[in-house]
Amino acid sequence: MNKVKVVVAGFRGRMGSEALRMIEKHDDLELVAGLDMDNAGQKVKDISGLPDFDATIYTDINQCLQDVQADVLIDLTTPEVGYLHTKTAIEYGVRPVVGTTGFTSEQLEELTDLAEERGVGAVIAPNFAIGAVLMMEFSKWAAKYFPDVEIIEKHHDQKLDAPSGTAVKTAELIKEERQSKQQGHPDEKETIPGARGADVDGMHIHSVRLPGLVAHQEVIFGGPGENLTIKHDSFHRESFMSGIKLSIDHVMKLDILVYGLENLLE
Ligand SMILES: NC(=O)C1=CN([C@@H]2O[C@H](COP(=O)(O)OP(=O)(O)OC[C@H]3O[C@@H](n4cnc5c(N)ncnc54)[C@H](O)[C@@H]3O)[C@@H](O)[C@H]2O)C=CC1
Ligand SMILES: O=C(O)C1=N[C@H](C(=O)O)C[C@H](O)C1
Repeated sequence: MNKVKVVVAGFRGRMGSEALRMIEKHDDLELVAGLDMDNAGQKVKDISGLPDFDATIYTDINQCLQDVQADVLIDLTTPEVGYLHTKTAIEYGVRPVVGTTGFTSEQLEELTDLAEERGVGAVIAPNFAIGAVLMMEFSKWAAKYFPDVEIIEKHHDQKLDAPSGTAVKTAELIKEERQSKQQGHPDEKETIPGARGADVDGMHIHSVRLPGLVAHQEVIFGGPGENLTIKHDSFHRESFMSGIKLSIDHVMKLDILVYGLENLLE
């Protein structure tokens, strides 16, 4: 069996370490390198608490992709680093599967163009949990009937970007269905700045950050005399792993960049 050779960037992090455990469970995947901030030259198995992989650790993506033969780069790092890693991987002809959130729309456009120009498959998904993808799709559908909507996303307090990539993607999907609309009272004023959250085309997004949370979102629709709430909770990072595996399987057959797991689901 030809195994898919995978590099995991951010392998020491909350998501990256879970991705290593996912790779360990799949016979068709092989970890060929780990990329993170330190321990260059050591082996992944030397780091306590991580699976027993013989793969070498790198801190520089160029060095890593020159040294190892890789098919796929999984990136689970930070917005700035994730963007650079994705761009570099495409330039080396290595297919990126990116969970890192916080990319700007300009960066997404640039990466999309680069992948197309080089004919390299790539997947960028703000949320790999199947339930979250369904929440976003159901929200898009509901927006057809309920144009008044507010998004509340709740995450652990170590998260760097706000609003979450999932909330931004949800708003983008709703925008495809809903006419631009300024919500609330036309004379509404914030007596404390930020009280009404972020404004995306008249929709409001509220970001909660607390210890104890993992990743949660409610999309609340309001109509005359009724409310509809569509809610998703990730209680464990294992929830994202089947989406990463699905993306690896698909990216091997792609020659363009796909943004959003919904575009890979049947
Ligand atoms: N798409 C999805 O389904 C999900 C996406 N995420 C996103 O994944 C990203 C990572 O999240 P967490 O694992 O919670 O963060 P984390 O902080 O636990 O892990 C980030 C890892 O990246 C490493 N890193 C930072 N700078 C680096 C550099 N210059 N070179 C190499 N490695 C570097 C850190 O050392 C750390 O190991 C975030 O952007 C988050 O929003 C998180 C959960 C689900
Ligand atoms: O940082 C996280 O934890 C998560 N990030 C992604 C996002 O920004 O939407 C996905 C999920 O919500 C967890």
